Amino acid sequence: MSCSKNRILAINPGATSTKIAIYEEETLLFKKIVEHSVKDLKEFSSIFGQYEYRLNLVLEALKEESTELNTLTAIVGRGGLLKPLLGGTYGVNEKMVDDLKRAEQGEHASNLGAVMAWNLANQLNIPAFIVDPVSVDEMEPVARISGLSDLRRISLSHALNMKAVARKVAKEMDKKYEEVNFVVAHLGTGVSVTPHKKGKMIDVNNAMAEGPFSPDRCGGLPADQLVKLCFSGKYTYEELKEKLIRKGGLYSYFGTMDVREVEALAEKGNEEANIVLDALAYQVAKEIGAMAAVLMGEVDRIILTGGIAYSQRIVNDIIKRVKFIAPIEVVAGEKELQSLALGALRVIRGEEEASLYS
Ligand SMILES: Nc1ncnc2c1ncn2[C@@H]1O[C@H](COP(=O)(O)OP(=O)(O)O)[C@@H](O)[C@H]1O
Ligand SMILES: CCCC(=O)OP(=O)(O)O
Repeated sequence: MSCSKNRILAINPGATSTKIAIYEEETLLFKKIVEHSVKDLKEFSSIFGQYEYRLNLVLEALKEESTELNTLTAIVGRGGLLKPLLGGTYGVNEKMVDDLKRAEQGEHASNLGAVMAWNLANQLNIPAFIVDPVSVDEMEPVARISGLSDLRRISLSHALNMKAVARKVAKEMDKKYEEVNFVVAHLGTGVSVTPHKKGKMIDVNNAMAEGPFSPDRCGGLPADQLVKLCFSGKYTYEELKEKLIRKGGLYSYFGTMDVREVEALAEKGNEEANIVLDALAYQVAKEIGAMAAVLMGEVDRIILTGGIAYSQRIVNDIIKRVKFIAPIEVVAGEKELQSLALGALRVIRGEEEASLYS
């Protein structure tokens, strides 16, 4: 069956959920968020091990909605840990799928987005895209220097949502994204804090390795103690990596990645929960201050976004520390599915050319 209007399936695999939506042009027809508990994902030793499990959930959700796949014009997935790329829409190709399967740049749930889109789109003979992948890299040369000649800083972030909310806030100011300077903090399962200078993310704490801790990640750690831990014989390489990335942050203190559960503990008088939540807000505020310095204090807005931006406690704690810098906008949650669909639509309509991943 053919459909005269463009219909886009957007797939966003995140650390704790798989989100899908169908858009007919700009209109949302259907959206479903499948949450994955730590227990659900425990049996999989790698992100790619989760492929069939997550794909079946996507297909079941589409079936429940009686979606006829042959009415789709294109499929767009969240781009994963690819090579460093400029922002924009990319056509998925075999090279991209191979790089993601080999987890060349590391493991993250978003690595599944392009592969799901590619496999489904091939069956339907329609194009597959990704938009603003987590490896968008617009850092200035000075931001790449780590302080150790063996290592260089890299850009891994929630680029898709941060650019989408930055565009939204700029529009509300009657400006273009390319005309303003923002510090955007995405507070999700991972945390990214980024200075956006006239439409480019010129620095970022690598959300897999630096900056504030997050619900499941440790962020920057005292390097000397970490080196000792690595050589203590206590953990294998794989165990330690998991400890830093999937079992770090709030999880390492409380065995949960859910901020609401930690808030409930704090409300019951748990002292550790109180101080760790305070520390989360404190570290985010500190990173916002650092990124304001990157912009030499010329900050038009600070934007707080992501799931944790629903937390009044954390948002208020951050605001009290950074309100001296610039006015603050809170855009809680994320606009990733919509941004994916719009990115695909721009290419299908010929408003933008899809970039080639090579
Ligand atoms: N109403 C809320 N109050 C506090 N924290 C919340 C709320 N809703 C979601 N969160 C937290 O947001 C985090 C997930 O954010 P989200 O942006 O959905 O993550 P992801 O990066 O996985 O897409 C979780 O730690 C969750 O507990
Ligand atoms: C790799 C950056 C993106 C990220 O951390 O996403 P989640 O918060 O969904 O894990």
